[in-house]
Amino acid sequence: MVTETPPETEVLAVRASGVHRAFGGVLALRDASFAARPGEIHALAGENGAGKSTLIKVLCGLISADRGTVEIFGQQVRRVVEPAARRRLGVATAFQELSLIPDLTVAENLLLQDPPRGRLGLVRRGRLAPTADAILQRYGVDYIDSRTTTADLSVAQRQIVELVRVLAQEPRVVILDEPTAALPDRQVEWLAGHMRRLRDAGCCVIFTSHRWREIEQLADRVTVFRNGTHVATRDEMSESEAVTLMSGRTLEGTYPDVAALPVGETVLRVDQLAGGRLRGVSFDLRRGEILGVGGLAGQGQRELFLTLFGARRAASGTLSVGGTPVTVRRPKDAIRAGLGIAYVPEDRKAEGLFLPLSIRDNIALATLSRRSAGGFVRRRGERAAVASIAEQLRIGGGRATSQAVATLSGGNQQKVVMARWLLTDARILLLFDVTRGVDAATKHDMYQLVADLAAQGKAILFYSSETEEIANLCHRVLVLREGRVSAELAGPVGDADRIVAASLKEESDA
Ligand SMILES: Nc1ncnc2c1ncn2[C@@H]1O[C@H](COP(=O)(O)OP(=O)(O)OP(=O)(O)O)[C@@H](O)[C@H]1O
Repeated sequence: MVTETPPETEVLAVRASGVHRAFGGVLALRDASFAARPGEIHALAGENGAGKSTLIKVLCGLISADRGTVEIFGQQVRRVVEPAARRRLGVATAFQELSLIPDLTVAENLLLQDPPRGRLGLVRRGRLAPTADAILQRYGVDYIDSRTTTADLSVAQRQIVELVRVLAQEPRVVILDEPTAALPDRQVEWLAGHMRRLRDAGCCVIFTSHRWREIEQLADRVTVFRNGTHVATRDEMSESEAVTLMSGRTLEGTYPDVAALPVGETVLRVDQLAGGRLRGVSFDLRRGEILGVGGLAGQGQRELFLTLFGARRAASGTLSVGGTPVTVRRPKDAIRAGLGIAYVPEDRKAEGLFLPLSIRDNIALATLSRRSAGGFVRRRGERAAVASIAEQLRIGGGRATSQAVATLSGGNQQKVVMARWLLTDARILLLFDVTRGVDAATKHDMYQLVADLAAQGKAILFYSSETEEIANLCHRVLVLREGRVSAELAGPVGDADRIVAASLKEESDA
């Protein structure tokens, strides 16, 4: 059923119409409309740069619209609204860039806007931690100590605190921008439970995600945006329909035919690698092979990639590349040995990118030393290579690569991280969660790109927080459990549940 324009009489939690919003020369929203009801979970879907985050910021009054109207339960949001006024409106928002202040404690961040006060209205500092503890307990996250300095939490824990801060306001409208991007599966379930509870209590819950599975499982209705404008709102939508609506393209077969790609001789041999969570990992990676690393979250996958790349020290174990033993103590050693890593940091906004620099300079960073001739960077060759990879990954929808990375949407910034390492001439590519936060059509392009790189003879080690990708894009899958390889599955595995089942099996049965 298509419900493009809600009847004027319907009580709506959120109604936006004719909204325009430009940033410099970029029109982020053009004549955009959106409506959501009380008592529903409403997903906002769209490609990277479609305008979702901008719409969210306009809806909650963080930025103003250049034109158009926004109403929350019939009340107009006219311009930028102070946090306290936003609370009075009944809107609470968790943004993609976390809004917590790193130097404050968890308790201070949770209660910043509404600290416990005594009879004279003075803040009772002594009550901060106990009040925050009670809130954390109410949301089932008593494993986080409210006295901890926020900077000392992991990115996932910070995201959980941010979400608790939003949920605890008990708003009428909750808006969550990519809330699951930094969360492990277990916490995704935790969040889903709270979203449903709020919905059942009559709250309007709006969220964005690039994972269709989540949208399918959680959302009562979906709105698709494309190029800053509303395309459709429906209560039933298939994934392929959604992709077509989002991208304007029809994608054929999600995954390339990996089984048809030939695999050659061993290029990388890893023997008894240990250190941190790793407790003796051994495997061979072959030329032209895409080797998946699966397993439950936190079994040492991240450490494995970082150790291979020299960003973490191994306590013991050996590596050889092309039959020659190599010592990798720093990333420089790894690059020299022919290993390149496309690693998407947990907090992509804080690590890995130089926001004020151009797209081109950020992509060219990893190749800079290689391209320098007599101290000069060979700009012309670099420009052509960068332009080609930027086009292949459709970075910024064809925007000039001279623009600052800061002006790109979150997903497009992530593509810059990936492009950087694809440009190096590494024989071995370590791809760690490269599709996180990336839209469906671009994911599709990335799968093809990974298959093309394998066909060119690169050896690829592949990890993704979406197990389905490991199941479908890999020749073989290593299952990591407690820092060891506990099973090996021949691929393409096809069904992600088989990897999950192998991850849960006792080592003796595997
Ligand atoms: N502060 C800014 N300066 C310049 N351009 C901006 C700014 N914020 C957003 N834009 C541009 O506005 C457009 C919409 O961006 P927005 O962040 O709303 O997209 P999105 O749909 O949330 O994308 P993603 O899924 O990647 O997070 C993009 O082209 C983006 O580059």
